[in-house]
Amino acid sequence: MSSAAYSAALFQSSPFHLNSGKPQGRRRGRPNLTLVRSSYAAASSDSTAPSPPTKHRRPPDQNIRQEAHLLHTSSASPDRRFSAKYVPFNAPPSCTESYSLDEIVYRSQSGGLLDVAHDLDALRRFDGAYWRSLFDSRVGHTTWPYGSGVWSKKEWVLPEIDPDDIVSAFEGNSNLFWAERFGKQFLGMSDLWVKHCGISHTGSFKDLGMTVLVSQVNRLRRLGKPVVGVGCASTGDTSAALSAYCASAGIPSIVFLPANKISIAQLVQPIANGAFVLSIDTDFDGCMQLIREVTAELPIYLANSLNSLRLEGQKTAAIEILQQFDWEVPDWVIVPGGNLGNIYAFYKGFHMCKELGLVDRIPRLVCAQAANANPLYLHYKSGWAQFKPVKANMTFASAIQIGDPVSIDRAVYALKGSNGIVEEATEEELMDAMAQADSTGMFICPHTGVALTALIKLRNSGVIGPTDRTVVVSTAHGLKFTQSKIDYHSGNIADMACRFANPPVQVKADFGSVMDVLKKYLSKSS
Ligand SMILES: Cc1ncc(COP(=O)(O)O)c(C=O)c1O
Ligand SMILES: N[C@@H](CCOP(=O)(O)O)C(=O)O
Repeated sequence: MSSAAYSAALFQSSPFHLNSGKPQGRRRGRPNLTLVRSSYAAASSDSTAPSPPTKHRRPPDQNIRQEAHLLHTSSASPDRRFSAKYVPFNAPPSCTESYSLDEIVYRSQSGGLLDVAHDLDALRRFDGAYWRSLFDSRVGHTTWPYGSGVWSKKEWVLPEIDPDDIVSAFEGNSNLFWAERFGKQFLGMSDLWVKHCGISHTGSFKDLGMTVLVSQVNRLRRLGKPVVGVGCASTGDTSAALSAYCASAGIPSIVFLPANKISIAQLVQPIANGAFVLSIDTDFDGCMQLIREVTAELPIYLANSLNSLRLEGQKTAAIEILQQFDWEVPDWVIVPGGNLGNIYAFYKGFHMCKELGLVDRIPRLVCAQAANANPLYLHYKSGWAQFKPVKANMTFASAIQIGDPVSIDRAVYALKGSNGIVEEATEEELMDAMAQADSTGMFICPHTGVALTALIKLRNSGVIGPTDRTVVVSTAHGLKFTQSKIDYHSGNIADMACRFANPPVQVKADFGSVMDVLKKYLSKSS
């Protein structure tokens, strides 16, 4: 095939050539994967569509970025029709303050939070069925950058970025696990799901936001902006994601970690990825304060979720949940909360889908906090009276040991806008919930244990009904938090019954001893 013919075939295989498609049927139960249409399947319903270019081999002088370049430099590329900018968060319609995404700005003139505002009028020129079909068509392909669950929604994330600038590990598209046994056995629920955002490149949902932030930094550096590195304060997951994406792009990363307050698995991640790691004798809130001061002085770009770019990536997890249910809206989504960017990201993703006609409602959101670090919970219980930060105490859910969350205003907005609820979990509750979930085949982190505790409480009080479709967001991989599981299963935690502990049995290395313990075990379980 000549290079021109090859380019033409590539361009014709672009999802932008699809029909807008019809809404999928509304069903309950397991999502029907056969209904997740590939671009080729969708294109085949169009009699003018070219035959699928599945047989070609990439010419040796091209890679998937270069292919994307061919697609996107075409004048027909629709990305040019869409745009986004920073605006003050929750500003009145009369407010005219705004900033280009190519500016380095984290706060509004009044010191408030920023938000990324998309040109919704431009996006609205395409109906909900078009967007559903377009997003569905990109699942399961390696077309750069759409193989990523984040960048498969590029027009809604960073519409103007050149695909060449994107730094992606094809994050997202995470498993939506039907928690059949956990739901039935412990809660009498049939339609319970766990969105495994932690089964990801660096083992947490932070990858979704970091691919966007580091891609934009890559662009800023190419534009000659003064960014010598990217920095964050972290309880372990933001630093892991930042260092991995920066290492992939060859950008220096600097991470501030509270000394002795994160797991070993998390500590080793930025070390391995070549970040400049500062272990600081304070807590996360102290590190956050320091990184804000440092990034105001030095040309280090701030990567925490105070930076609203991050939330553009994280919001795609909400869109993905709808997509995985064939655009049927669940009744509840439960998210563990710490610095509180993610609960707003979920709200924003759901809300955009409603605004742009992909769905007709949004789920009720629940934010779950550890009782040892519960400023949002206390604020909610006070009827949203004056917000007071707290001193966050040690918790097994160490990634949410945060007392002064930067996104408190965003979280309150999301919860009010979704008729939401805030719940809390004691250490014993969250560890029991984690162990129970693990005993049904999951291997979750303690933060997911916090979210499951919220579910258990709301189910027991009847707020969540037995047939309500409910999604619990699992935010990190359990393998990052093995020490907490070892402590629990050894029954080694002060003042905790560890009711579901399953310690290994020490047995002598002879047939008789092994038979004795096996017979005892089998007689108990029969
Ligand atoms: C594993 C895990 N779960 C939940 C959270 C809470 O997310 P957010 O800070 O956006 O509330 C974090 C980070 O804070 C985290 O690392
Ligand atoms: N859990 C987070 C805390 C920082 O949150 P961020 O979303 O503001 O970066 C972490 O892993 O560091």
